[in-house]
Amino acid sequence: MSKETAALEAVDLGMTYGRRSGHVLRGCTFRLPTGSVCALVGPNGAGKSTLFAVAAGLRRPTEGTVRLLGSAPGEHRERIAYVAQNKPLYPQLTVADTLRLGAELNPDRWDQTAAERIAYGGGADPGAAIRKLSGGQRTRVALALAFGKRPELMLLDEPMADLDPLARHQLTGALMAQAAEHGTTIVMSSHVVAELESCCDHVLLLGSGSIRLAGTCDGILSAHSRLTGTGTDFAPHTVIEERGSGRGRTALVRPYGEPDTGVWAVEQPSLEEIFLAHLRNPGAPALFTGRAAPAPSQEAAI
Ligand SMILES: Nc1ncnc2c1ncn2[C@@H]1O[C@H](COP(=O)(O)OP(=O)(O)OP(=O)(O)O)[C@@H](O)[C@H]1O
Repeated sequence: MSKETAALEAVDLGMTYGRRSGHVLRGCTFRLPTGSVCALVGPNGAGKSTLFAVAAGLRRPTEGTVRLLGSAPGEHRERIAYVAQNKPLYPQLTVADTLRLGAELNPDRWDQTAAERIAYGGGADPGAAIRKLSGGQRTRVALALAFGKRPELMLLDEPMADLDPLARHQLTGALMAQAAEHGTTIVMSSHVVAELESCCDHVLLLGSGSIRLAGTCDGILSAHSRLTGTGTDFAPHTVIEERGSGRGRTALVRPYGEPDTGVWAVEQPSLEEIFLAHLRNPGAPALFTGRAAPAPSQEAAI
């Protein structure tokens, strides 16, 4: 695979669930470099699970294209692991049988040690039936199947949602190790932005089915500032969100050049502040940083 091949790339991707429903995804265009650990963030109903399902080849897009590791969805299932939000497993199988099935389905790639470390790390009994496991234990088994495949790309839809804080910490470490040791690209959705900030180097923010922010966390952070002061006008900076009036005006902006520190106190907003400001202000322009930009001509690219 060439260095330029994106792990995940969408061009004008659109999706509706039937002719009468509106667009769940619309005009989504982005690229995610291989080796990235990417947070897919957005409010309930933004289209995160739909984007995963389309990328995994379970749903056909209504418009546009998506490519994974340079191929169409479903073309190289052995190289991709997808863990859906509801973590589907066979309820009648035991944990050990489930891992055996994983090994049989992935004969050339299966890593039993990696799978067992995840599945049994929470103390689950290998002989326990899946239907008798707790939500968190089921999640561990679903993630164990993903790790056991030793995939090149992991698509994880809210992988931590059912896990206790200790398990979240352990699994975050396992994901980081997977990315660092094997160069695996990981895309995971979550609503806990602080948790994602500590482990992700890329982000995709979806709002109402459209890409609002895409790129490296560092690039997105450095593209935004919080200005507070008594100036009359935030121009020439691009204002994402403005609050207050008179003596206490503050705005989250994309600075155009260095802000005038004689007029404005300049602070670095957190990623969470940046996300919330964009979601509260759907008219704010999208931003693609670095190689997230799908084409050099993309107007919003920096
Ligand atoms: N099978 C379906 N049929 C019809 N509409 C659907 C279907 N699945 C999802 N939708 C709709 O698509 C939109 C996006 O849903 P999706 O599950 O992709 O969002 P999400 O960002 O993953 O949300 P959450 O954070 O709540 O999991 C929602 O309005 C939802 O009602």
